[in-house]
Amino acid sequence: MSALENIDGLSECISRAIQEHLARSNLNAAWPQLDHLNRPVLRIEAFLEEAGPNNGSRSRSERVASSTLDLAGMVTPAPSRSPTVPHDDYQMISPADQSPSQYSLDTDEGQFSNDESPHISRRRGIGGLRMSQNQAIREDLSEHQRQMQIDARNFPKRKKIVSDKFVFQPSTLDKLIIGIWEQVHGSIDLDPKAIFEQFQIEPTESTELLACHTQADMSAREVLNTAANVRHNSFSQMNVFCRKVTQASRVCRSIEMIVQARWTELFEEQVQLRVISMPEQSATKHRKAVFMEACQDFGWSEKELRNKMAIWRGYKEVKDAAGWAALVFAGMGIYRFCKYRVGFDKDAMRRLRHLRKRLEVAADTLHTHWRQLLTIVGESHTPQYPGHPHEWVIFEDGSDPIPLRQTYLLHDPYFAFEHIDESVVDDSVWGCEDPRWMPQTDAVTRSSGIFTCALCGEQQSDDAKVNSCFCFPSLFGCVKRRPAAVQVYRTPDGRTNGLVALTSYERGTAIGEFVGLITKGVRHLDVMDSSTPLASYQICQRRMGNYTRFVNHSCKANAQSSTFTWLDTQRVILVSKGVEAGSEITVDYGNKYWAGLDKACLCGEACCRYRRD
Ligand SMILES: C[S@@+](CC[C@H](N)C(=O)[O-])C[C@H]1O[C@@H](n2cnc3c(N)ncnc32)[C@H](O)[C@@H]1O
Repeated sequence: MSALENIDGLSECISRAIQEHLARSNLNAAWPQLDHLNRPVLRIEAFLEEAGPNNGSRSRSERVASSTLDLAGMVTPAPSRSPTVPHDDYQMISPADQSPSQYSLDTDEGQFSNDESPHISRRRGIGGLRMSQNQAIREDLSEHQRQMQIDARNFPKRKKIVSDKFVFQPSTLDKLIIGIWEQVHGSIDLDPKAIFEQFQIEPTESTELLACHTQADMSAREVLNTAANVRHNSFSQMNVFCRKVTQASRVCRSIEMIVQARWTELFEEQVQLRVISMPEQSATKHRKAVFMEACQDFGWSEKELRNKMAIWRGYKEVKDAAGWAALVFAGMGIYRFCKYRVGFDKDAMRRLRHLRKRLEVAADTLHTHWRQLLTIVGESHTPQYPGHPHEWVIFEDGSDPIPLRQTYLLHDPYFAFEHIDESVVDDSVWGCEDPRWMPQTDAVTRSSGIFTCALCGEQQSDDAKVNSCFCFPSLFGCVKRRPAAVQVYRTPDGRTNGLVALTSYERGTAIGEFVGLITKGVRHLDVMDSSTPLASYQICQRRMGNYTRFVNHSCKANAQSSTFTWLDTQRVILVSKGVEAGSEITVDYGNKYWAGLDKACLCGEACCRYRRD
């Protein structure tokens, strides 16, 4: 009869199963404490109790099974404590059946049987499990119940868990939640006073107030109009407020990183000072002392400061390579870069060093006040590169940028160039006409004064609330044109200057508008020819224009010029065919440009059509 059929045999079942399990385990490694016990026993007890979440008090029934296994013979090597015994000496005492029984566990069947199975000898060979010759220990059921024991051993030693198994990393959400808990329990003081004192939303007329004085003497239409105005006013006020706060927080973030990078420098300086003044102590000791002083001043634990310092050290390294501008304009990306340090190697630092001057040109010319932030760490606030962003020619190897004029003086001692955002019509040629005028073909829309886009059919307007044409939103519509992410660079192959993209431009997006002097009749000089059904004209960028003037030709160009009509005026725009960040922006000047020209194309492409070998 199977022992499971008889509840009285439960203790035996449990004990047997555990014995079998222990036989396959390396007990000495799992429980090193066994070495300190003269006669180790394993007490096994089973209770019946209520399951479920509400059973906080864990009300138990009486014990339903209990047994004790003598481990003395199971520990290997322990020949003196547990001599090898024949397999039929397996013994245990259960409270229910205290007479010795002879069982073996049939692992294949998962059942107990009392036959002399060959499994026994095999198990003995594998696990080294040795049952004690000692007589079974009688179990007292009342013993040890509800008696808590203090663990008198030492504190657990820190140990890295090395696992060769694949372990799932906590998800980003988990990290986020843990981060929030850490912040909530951290020492950051989020007192809103600082920001509230600086920025206040103007109180607007509340809708209730509005309701009061409208009920009496306003028509429904007037009420609606006023309510809409109030709502719109508060929305536009909120836009301004939100923008201001976002900007302020961005400035604070930049200051934070500048200060943390400088703090890291001062930390190292402080360690060096101590080393010089007390050379008898090791540098490690001095470092620890400075570190502990900082911990105390910050009110942070060693771990907290160490983690932060690792990131701040990254900020300092980025600053050392790419300059302060890199820190100030980095945004949140730099935190991840410095925390995880993926690709944070020599090559990255070399690339950053090459960017240093280029970043300063962009920062000085586009954000004239940015260096004032540096005064906080005692740096000068004098701009190095004043003027227009494209007044400076940069070098890809990180050399000092030079003024644009300087790059042309050899060929043209009278070189002058005016940077303009909108084309200027040459009135000596066109009078008060604009040859780019493209009247709409539809007489109805023409007479209604509505401008309809020939590409998308939507209404065009410079008013954000009216405009629905978003064909080239970075150039036309509601937005103020932002400075294009491009720089004028010195080409290494004799084409003088060129235009390099700082970010990528997706295929089909506009990089800029060709602006310059709208004229005609220019010959033997570089001009852009264009025409409408009514007139032919030229855009001449010789003395005035924008960055599109520096776009070189390539027989495998990554951009092209196209026409687009905005508010009945034709524009020539530079459209990306897929421009990668860091690549030179080129267009194909076309056969007409190169025909009869005593010049060789230097584009270097395998498919070059005008190389003139
Ligand atoms: C519109 S400009 C482009 C900017 C010019 N590289 C500069 O530094 O002022 C056109 C002039 O650039 C030069 N250029 C442009 N692409 C060229 C190419 N693929 N090969 C040789 N010269 C080129 C020619 O001198 C041409 O007259």
